[in-house]
Amino acid sequence: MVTILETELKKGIEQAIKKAKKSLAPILVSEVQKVEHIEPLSFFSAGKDKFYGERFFWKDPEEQTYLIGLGICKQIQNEQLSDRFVAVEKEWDDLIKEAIVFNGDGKRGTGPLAFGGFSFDPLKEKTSLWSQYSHSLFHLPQFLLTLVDGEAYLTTNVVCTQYDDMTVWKKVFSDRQTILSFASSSAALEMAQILKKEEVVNPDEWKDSVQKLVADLKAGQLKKVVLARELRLFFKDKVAADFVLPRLLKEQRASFTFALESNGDCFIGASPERLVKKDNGQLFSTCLAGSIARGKTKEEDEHLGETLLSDEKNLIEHHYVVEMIKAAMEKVCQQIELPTKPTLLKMRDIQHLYTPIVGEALEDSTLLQVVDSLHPTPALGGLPQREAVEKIRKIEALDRGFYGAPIGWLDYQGNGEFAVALRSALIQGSEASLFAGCGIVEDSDAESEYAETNIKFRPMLSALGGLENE
Ligand SMILES: C=C(O[C@@H]1C=C(C(=O)O)C=C[C@H]1O)C(=O)O
Ligand SMILES: [Mg+2]
Repeated sequence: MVTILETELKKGIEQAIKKAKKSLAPILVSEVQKVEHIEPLSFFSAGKDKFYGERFFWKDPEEQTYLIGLGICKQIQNEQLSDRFVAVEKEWDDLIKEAIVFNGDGKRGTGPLAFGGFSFDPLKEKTSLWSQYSHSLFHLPQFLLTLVDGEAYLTTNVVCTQYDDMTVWKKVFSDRQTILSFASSSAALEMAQILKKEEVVNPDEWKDSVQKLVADLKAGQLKKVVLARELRLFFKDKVAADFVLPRLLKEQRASFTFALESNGDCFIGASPERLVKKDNGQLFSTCLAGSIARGKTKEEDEHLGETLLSDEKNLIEHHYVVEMIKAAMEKVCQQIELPTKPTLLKMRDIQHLYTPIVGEALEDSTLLQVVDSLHPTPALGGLPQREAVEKIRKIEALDRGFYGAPIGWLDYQGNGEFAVALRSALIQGSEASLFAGCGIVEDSDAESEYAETNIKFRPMLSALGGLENE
């Protein structure tokens, strides 16, 4: 059992209430404590009853950073059609500016931290599918477990207003004790859901739209457009992220694993694609596009890899992404580094062409500004960017919601990381929608692109128990 002996939180809450009475604005208090190791999944599931619908989970591919949030201390959300990245950053900065923070070690990913994401395209009409998610949605958790550099930290956040008194402290203290005792007793849960039915949503229409798009690409200015589709699953009972996360973590180790609950729904996935990471002055981004299946034997796998590395159509698909990310990174960096040729990134179900980009950030470029300048890259949008997004808005039947968009975190020191929310699903009670798309270029063939999306469904399908009989 993890016990916390000394706590400055009480003092912080007293100060914050005083400050709030003076300024008439809410004041955040954040206390970080180094704790003994806590299993990330145990912590997540410790909030299953008390904080259901108010949890998030994040793990990076290097398995260096785990972030698990329980409870919503403060929500930053908006339905803005433009300037939404700036708006979130401003609201976050305003909260942080006045915050009272106790954080001895000051490790990245500890202390005040907002986790969340954005919709792919706020100008696309929202359907009931995504009614539980605002176009921009971030949570500052009440309790945050951070595993970083092999150490565990627990952050407790409280927002105090002028109307609060010290009962706030009593409540937070007792909630924290409860969570810590649950976290040390709850074991990771095994999958329990039974899949009843899979519905491929409008497959023929999707193939038709690919064919028509190819004709447009041949005739016009557009070079690449990413088209996505949906697979709807029906289960016997309600599905909880608690059952899905253990499978994702085991099966998709080289991915970002994420889950974001909102109003009863849960957006969850295991993405291989980094949009951007900011670590002090350094920026990291990834160009990922061009795909082929994994082989059944080592020889077949290597052969497929070699085929991908020299395939004209996939190299073009990839090149468009490099071209755009390189240009965007050059604008926010003093200098950038990138290899001249892509290599292979091999995931459990698929292999991709991969080009990492690293840069020295310009002093005044913030994480969300960089997200703004990158999203959507041609890995999910297309080229030219604006025209491609307009095309998707017009011809794609799917409401992408958070699929294909930035998901991740930012802390109070300007660090953070965003993945592109791929290989993902939206869980809604006993149903789930899975999403997958493909980069369509002049040389695309509708049947092969369709097959490629089927491979991209596999990570989530497997984690949800849909590949059990293969
Ligand atoms: C659109 C997806 O993936 C993207 C498209 C790829 C492609 O078309 O080759 C490869 C990686 C991703 O950038 C998806 O997984 O849904
Ligand atoms: Mg492709």
